Amino acid sequence: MDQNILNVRDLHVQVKTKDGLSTLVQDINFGIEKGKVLGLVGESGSGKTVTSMSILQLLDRKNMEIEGSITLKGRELNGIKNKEMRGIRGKDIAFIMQNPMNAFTPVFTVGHQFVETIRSHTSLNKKQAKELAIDIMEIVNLPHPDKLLKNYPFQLSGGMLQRVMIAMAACLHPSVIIADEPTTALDLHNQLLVLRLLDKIRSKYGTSILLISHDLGVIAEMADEVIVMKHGRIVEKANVFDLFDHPQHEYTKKLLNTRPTLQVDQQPITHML
Ligand SMILES: Nc1ncnc2c1ncn2[C@@H]1O[C@H](COP(=O)(O)OP(=O)(O)OP(=O)(O)O)[C@@H](O)[C@H]1O
Repeated sequence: MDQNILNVRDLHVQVKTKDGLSTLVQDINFGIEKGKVLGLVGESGSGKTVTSMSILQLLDRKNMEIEGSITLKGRELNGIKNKEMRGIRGKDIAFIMQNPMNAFTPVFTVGHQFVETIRSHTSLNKKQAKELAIDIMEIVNLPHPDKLLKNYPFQLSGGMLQRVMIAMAACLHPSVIIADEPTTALDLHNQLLVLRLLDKIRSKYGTSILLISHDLGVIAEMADEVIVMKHGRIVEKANVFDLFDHPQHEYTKKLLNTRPTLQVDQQPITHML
């Protein structure tokens, strides 16, 4: 357990309703080791987002009760003050969402937002922050970073914007990236680019990744370990090979019967980067 960068223990989230508390997720236990990818799968409404929002401490505490322990490098996050969590989010735990457009404000250039994100977590000045932004974009093979940064979000394709967002997430070398359906809104070509990018960040910086996806093709390609959720509980937890070769739970077997949408071995990815 000590090798884990992130640990979730006995997470139980309930929402307040007029009839009392209603459970959204319970008995959630898992950990992620440094540089590993943990896949989180399950049908819609199974509790994947509630779990990731709990880790990020983004659930509405007024209407939710969040019990259990969430530790990042040994530090308890559950119940931490908002101000402290703001210092951790984006820097030590980064979040990549499904629709990159939502992560950017339309009225500022991508570069402005990239630089401000860096500056909010570091003491770098504008010029240094821009240099760091360009460095990371070059490392992750984004073309013409200088030009890219001058664009407004709407001027970039969804795939390009997602890759910029991942570069932003990676530039402060977070210990953990939570990627919630990062490829769902993208075409196949961009899905592959985004997955390769995440993998590059994982291997280069030793970032641990919690990868939420309903797409088992994505999970098969990326994950080391997989958690399967159903109705707010973990029904199966296994090494990715075991899960695909010997699924134990009936629900997992059912999930596996839905065909993976991603056939990466047919695509020479190196040609795309
Ligand atoms: N703020 C909330 N208030 C009440 N119920 C909620 C709230 N957020 C989520 N839920 C409920 O919690 C359950 C788990 O939702 P969650 O969004 O975590 O599922 P998911 O597995 O991420 O689904 P999807 O794949 O569709 O995103 C669902 O029944 C959902 O309706």
